[in-house]
Amino acid sequence: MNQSKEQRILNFVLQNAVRGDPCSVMDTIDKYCSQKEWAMNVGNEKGLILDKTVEEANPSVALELGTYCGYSAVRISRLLKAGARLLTVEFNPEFAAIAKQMIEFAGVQDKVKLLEGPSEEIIPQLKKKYEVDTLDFVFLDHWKDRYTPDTILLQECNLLRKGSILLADNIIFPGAPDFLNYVRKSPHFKCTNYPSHLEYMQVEDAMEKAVFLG
Ligand SMILES: Cc1cc(-c2n[nH]c(CCNC(=O)c3cc(-c4ccc(F)cc4)cc(O)c3O)n2)ccn1
Ligand SMILES: [Mg+2]
Repeated sequence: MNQSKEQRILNFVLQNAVRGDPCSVMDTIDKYCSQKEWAMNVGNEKGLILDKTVEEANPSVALELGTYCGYSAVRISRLLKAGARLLTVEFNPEFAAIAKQMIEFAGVQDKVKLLEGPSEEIIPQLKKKYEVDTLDFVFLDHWKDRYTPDTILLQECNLLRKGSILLADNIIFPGAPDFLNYVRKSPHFKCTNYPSHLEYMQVEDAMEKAVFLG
């Protein structure tokens, strides 16, 4: 059975990156995906915007929707303070299996909890099943048509507090126009746009930060 692209990315990391070194894992994934096979990791250019936003939030509890191979889970968790944790949600079991190995190789497994399933099922479980009070930071990087319903669901489940920071990837490409409309029109969010480019490409993209005002 021939390998998946995600398996090839993981193998390249296992053979070329330094175990326990998150930056080495990120750099190795970026090298492979810019030189050999494109993949939907947030990448280094948008990754720097992600870094700055995580540092601004300095979260105790962070949520990521859309784990994929674990690139941004490694990227986010390397910046977390002692005792802080990242919950990351992946829908596709193959991707989740790859991400689990990627997270462990990077040595951040103690900070990351990988949850398998659709966001609309997992979000309502966060308080009771995963002992979350409120979320300090949310990275939206999953199905683009789920950004808006899941932002509404997070509010309905009382998972946001005054100052919770949401950061959404792919605002331009593939695009999340309804999400942009929703947060920019809502009196409950203060929005900031960060122009950038689609990972590993010269295609325009952007990230949107939306701070929950309560
Ligand atoms: C419903 C639910 C879903 C999930 C979930 N888990 N994993 C994902 C991945 C979603 N990500 C993307 O689709 C994505 C696509 C592109 C892209 C694609 C093709 C192009 F030509 C150009 C760009 C670029 C990106 O940066 C992306 O992030 N969703 C997890 C939980 N619940
Ligand atoms: Mg993305």
